[in-house]
Amino acid sequence: MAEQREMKEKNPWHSAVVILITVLGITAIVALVTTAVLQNKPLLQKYKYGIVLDAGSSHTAVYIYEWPAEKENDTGRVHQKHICKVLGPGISSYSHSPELAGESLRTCMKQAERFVPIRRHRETPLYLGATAGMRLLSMENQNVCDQVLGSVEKVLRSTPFSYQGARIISGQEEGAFGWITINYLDDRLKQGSGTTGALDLGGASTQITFATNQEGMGESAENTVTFRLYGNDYILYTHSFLCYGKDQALKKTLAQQAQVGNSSVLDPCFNEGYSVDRNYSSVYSSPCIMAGKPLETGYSFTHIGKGDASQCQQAIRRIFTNPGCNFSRCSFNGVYQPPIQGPFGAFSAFYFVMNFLNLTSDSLEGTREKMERYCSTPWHQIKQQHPGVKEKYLAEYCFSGNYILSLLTDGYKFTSETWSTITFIKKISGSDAGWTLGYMLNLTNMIPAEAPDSPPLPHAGYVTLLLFISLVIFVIFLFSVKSLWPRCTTQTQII
Ligand SMILES: O=c1[nH]cnc2c1ncn2[C@@H]1O[C@H](COP(=O)(O)OP(=O)(O)O)[C@@H](O)[C@H]1O
Ligand SMILES: [Ca+2]
Repeated sequence: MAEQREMKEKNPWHSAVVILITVLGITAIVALVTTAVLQNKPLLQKYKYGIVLDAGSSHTAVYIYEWPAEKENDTGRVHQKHICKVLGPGISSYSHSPELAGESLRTCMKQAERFVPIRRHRETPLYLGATAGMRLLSMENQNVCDQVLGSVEKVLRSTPFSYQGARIISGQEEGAFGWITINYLDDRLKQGSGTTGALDLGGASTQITFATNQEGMGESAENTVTFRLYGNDYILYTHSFLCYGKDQALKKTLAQQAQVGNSSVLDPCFNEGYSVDRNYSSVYSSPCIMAGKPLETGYSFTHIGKGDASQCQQAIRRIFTNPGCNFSRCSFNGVYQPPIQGPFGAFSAFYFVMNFLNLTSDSLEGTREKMERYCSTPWHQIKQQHPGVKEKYLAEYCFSGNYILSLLTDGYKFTSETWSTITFIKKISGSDAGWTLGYMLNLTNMIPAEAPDSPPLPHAGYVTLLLFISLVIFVIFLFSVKSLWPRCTTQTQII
């Protein structure tokens, strides 16, 4: 031993060579890992954009979406960069001056020009989809409806973006694309596991959509939509109830309580102390209200609140008709609906109303109790408690909350047990829940039918593995040098 140590001390090469090998080894490992990291690092992130206008019955919103240019086909990659709410009512309200419908969009479109980088303007697709308000206008007056669409088209064509069309989307599309949006944002589509059903409440229509494995889906072709996404097949049940959005449902409920000629209507769906003069024509001015429509509606009446939630629900129940069910099972109005399969995400007005009423996490019984309490609160007190809230919304929350309760339980047949499968949501990962994102993903072919190939390891995993293997090789190398060295030096000594 002592002899060997002496030999090492005598040999000036020994420590210098080991140090050199160690330095070279570490340098080689650092160089290898750095090269691996740099080589695999995504190039400077480039983004692409898409714009969708949601022309709803009550208002229009402009959504700007953004995604990394190289990752178009990955789930969860597209996100909402900006939303601009158009001032004024929905485009269907411009039937008396259609040219103003297009003009109303200009401010938001100018804003969009600032949010999308100039060099991307020309390649950014721009879509407008109109929903139930325009469906109703087309039923009332096709000519005016075309003029409104022509007016928005003219303004959208004048923007620097790549205009792809303005059209009325069908109720099935509205439901199915809402479903795609929430499942895409949840990153559920690629996993192929369970999905979330979509409940959308608008002003003029409401949609229910969920994946079902029911054999009986063949019962109603108009309620069936199939998709193949990322290699998984989905059979969706979807239905859009025109005239059952919360604004039209309110008109229906009021019309059903009003008797033309009467000077007042005592309404259990409005808080006590609420009193507003209305014209009968404002109640009947909708193709949704057919029955009982009088020839002469030029009378006015005083709309008086009575604040009684259970009476309000009775009144609401009467707007759901039960003409008999020609299928194995129905929701309401004779519409086919297979057994509901949760979980569900409820958005748009479902969220606005339930969030305001602080009812996003209560049981069905708790919700009923809170509704009783809210409706029986006097109107002046409600106004005092919520000074910043738009008075129209505030006055309608008693009706809206009860309508949601009734629609979900009497209509869609949610029970105390299944109520808890509903989550009231506004956004998922920063993007609004709604049909617009699904619509754009579909039209830009951003959700492939088959799952794209991906490298077996993620980038971080690849670099870690590389580092680990290099270290192992280096340590083995050091050990072998260490164990060989004495023999070499001894041989040198012998020679
Ligand atoms: O803050 C809010 N509180 C209550 N309701 C709201 C709020 N913001 C929007 N809403 C309501 O949400 C609904 C949105 O409907 P939309 O305009 O999308 O109609 P559509 O989908 O039937 O065409 C309208 O009834 C509107 O009044
Ligand atoms: Ca809507």
